[in-house]
Amino acid sequence: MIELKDLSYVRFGTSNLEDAESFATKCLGLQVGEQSGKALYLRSDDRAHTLCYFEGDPAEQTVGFEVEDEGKLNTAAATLDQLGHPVHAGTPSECALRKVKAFIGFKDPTGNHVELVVRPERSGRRYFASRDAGITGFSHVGLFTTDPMRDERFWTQVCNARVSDRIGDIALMRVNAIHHTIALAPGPGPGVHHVNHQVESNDDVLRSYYHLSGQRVPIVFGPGRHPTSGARFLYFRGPDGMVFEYSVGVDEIEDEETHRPRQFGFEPSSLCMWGSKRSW
Ligand SMILES: O=C(O)c1cccc(O)c1O
Ligand SMILES: [Fe+2]
Repeated sequence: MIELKDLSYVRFGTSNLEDAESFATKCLGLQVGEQSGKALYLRSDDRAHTLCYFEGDPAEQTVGFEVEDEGKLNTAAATLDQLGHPVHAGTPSECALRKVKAFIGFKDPTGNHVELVVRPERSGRRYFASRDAGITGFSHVGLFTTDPMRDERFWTQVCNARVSDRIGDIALMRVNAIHHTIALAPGPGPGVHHVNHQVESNDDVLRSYYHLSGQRVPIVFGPGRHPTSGARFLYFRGPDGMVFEYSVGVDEIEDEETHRPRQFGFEPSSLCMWGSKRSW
C-alpha cells in the first residue's frame, strides 16, 4: 500500500504567468517564494512552495503527495508498474524544478497526473502573506473522476486514503486525521476540480467574499457550510478557470478505528447546509 503522508503541491500550466502572479498575490494571498524564468513558486506555509504556476498549457495539472523516503518511493513505483500504471522517475533537473529530493510521476485511473515526492523543501523564512487572507495552510484538492467507485478503490486500496464521508458516490478521503485531503468529483476527464486553503476564521471567509467580489473575481459557491466536514467555505474562480476554495473549521476524524463514512444524498443540501447553490 502506498502511504501518502501529506499533500505537497499542485503544479499548473498557465497561459499568462503575470496574471497568475497577480491573482495568487492580490486575490488568493499566497507569497511569491521564487520566480525563475518560466515558473512561479507560491507559498502558503513553511514549505518552499505549495503551488507552482509554469508557462504552459493550463490543461497540464499535477498534484504532488509526500511519501516517507526513497525506499517507499521505489516500492510505490513497483506497485504502480505491476498495476499497469506507467511510472516516470523524475530526473535531477525535474526534481530541482519541484524542490524535492526525488519523485515519480504516474496517472491515476482517470488520467490525473500525480507525483509522489520525497523530501520536499521547507523554507527558513516565515510564510508572509501578500494579502491578509488568513491562510493557515494548503489543505486539500478536488480531483475529477470519470468513475468514482473505481477511483475510490484506487485511492483506498492501492494508496492509504480512507473515506470519511460520501456525497452520492463522491468520496471525501483522508490520509491523516483531517476530514479529507482528496475529494473526488465526477467529470468528463482528468483535472483538478478545486484547490483548498484553510483560513483562520469565519471572518476571513467573509472578508474574502467582499474583497474578491471587489476584485471582480467570480464567486462560484458560498459563502456556505459543508455538512460533511462542517467547514465554512467560499469557492472562487482563478486563472485559466481553476476553482479555489477557502474554508475554516474542517473536522478531524476522532477515532480512526471506529469511524464509518456517512452517506449524504447527491443534492445541494449535502454540499451546503445553509442553502448556497453552486454556479460551476
Ligand atoms: O469540506 C467539505 O466537506 C467538502 C465537501 C464537498 C466538497 C468540498 O470541496 C469540500 O471541501
Ligand atoms: Fe473542498
